[in-house]
Amino acid sequence: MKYISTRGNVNEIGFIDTVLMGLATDGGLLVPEQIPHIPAEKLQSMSKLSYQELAYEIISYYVDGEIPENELKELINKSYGTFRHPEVTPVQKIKDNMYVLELFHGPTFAFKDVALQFLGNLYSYIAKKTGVTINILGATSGDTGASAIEGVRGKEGIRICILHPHGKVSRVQELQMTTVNDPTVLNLAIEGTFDDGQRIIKEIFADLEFKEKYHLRAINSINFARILAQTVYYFYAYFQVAKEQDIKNLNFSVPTGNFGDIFAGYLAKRMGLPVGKLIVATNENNILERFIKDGVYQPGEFRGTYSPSMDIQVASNFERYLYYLLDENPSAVRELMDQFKSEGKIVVGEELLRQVQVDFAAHGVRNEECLQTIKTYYADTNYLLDPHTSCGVAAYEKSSIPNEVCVTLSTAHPAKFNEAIELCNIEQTYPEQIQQLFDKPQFLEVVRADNEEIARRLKKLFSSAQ
Ligand SMILES: Cc1ncc(COP(=O)(O)O)c(C=O)c1O
Ligand SMILES: N[C@@H](CCOP(=O)(O)O)C(=O)O
Repeated sequence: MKYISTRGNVNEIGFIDTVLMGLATDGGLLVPEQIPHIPAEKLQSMSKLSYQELAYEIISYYVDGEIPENELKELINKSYGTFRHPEVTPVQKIKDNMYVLELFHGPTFAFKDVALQFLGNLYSYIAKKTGVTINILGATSGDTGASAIEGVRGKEGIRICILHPHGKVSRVQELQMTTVNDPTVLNLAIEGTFDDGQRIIKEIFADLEFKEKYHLRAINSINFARILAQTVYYFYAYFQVAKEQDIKNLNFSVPTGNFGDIFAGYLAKRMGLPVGKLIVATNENNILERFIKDGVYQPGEFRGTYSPSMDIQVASNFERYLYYLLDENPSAVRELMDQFKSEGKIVVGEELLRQVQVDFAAHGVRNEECLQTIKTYYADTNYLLDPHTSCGVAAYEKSSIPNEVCVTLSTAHPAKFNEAIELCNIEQTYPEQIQQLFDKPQFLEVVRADNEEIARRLKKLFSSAQ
């Protein structure tokens, strides 16, 4: 299996080089040259596997022998051994035709752990095997940061710097990231939004001399390994629901911000999983909803919402989807991305828009609708949704398929977002792992959203001895 850039200017590379490169050196995103197709009989045989066994099967298509079988299995088992649920990502039936896929049983109570426990172990494995230095630079709207730190902390030869938008993450998210007292971990709270952080890290990665000199690696979903590990749970959910009821195609509603999680579902579909509609559930930052409805991709005004992790305007993985929408034509992608840079928007014609609407449905959930959905589900089913999952459920309810079977991805535990839960007049008890954070000192530096300022701090962190 070889990997190429969506913009076409990177020579084919293998899996491990793809993980290490993160953002493609031509500014694009790395994708497999050819998506493997899993035949129906093989899918049938996969349906009885445990989560770990299934992860091994799916991930091996992409690793393609670069990691020996026993070592890859060990990596996977170690990554999911930290989850609190034996099924790793269990599926719960909430009501007729409606399931949630609980992705929050990992160490930091968000879906990011599914991929970042794996990526943390993978980086550690690569560092040991090849001796390369792993200096991680990432941006977060709240969940990726904590999960990435948890995935790599204490691992020899790895240092990490995370940018988060100061004052725009939940209290628990901030504590999870900033109570880690470790000289290899640097939390920078930037005066700006997540989009500022994501833009800065992409610009720093684009300085190839700096990237190489300081061995910068990515943990955001620009790294293909993130998408790959997230693909597994779509398969797992399909097989669990198929055990309960007869389904042909299964729909998924996905709380969406950076378009990584839903792109993993799109990839699963292209691999042969019988996926029906993929519902893009956004909050009031609804650039993706507008694109799917009108074919215009143009950032709007930033809104602070009850689902802060999805307060994102420019969705990183949108470029990966564009690549497939444009028939895997890198020059067409380059042209549109250049247009986005110069004009601030991308517009697709009617024919492409029809294809987009075959692949996706979309709904942008208003703040009040998000809270109301939490209240209604709690009252009717006694199930407490976190505000991101609530957007997913609300989008499913609004979609044209309320009578078809749908799985909503439950991307976080409600304890991470008590600000919203309190507004619903619901009292919750924090899990012990979260409760104990409130007594710890915090370690963070507030900085301007400025490339040079951040590069200066990176140099200091990444030049220090471990
Ligand atoms: C809790 C939660 N839900 C949903 C999302 C959106 O996922 P994605 O950015 O992959 O679209 C995020 C952040 O990415 C998140 O942290
Ligand atoms: N919601 C994310 C934003 C970053 O997304 P990623 O999937 O690209 O890491 C977060 O919680 O940080």
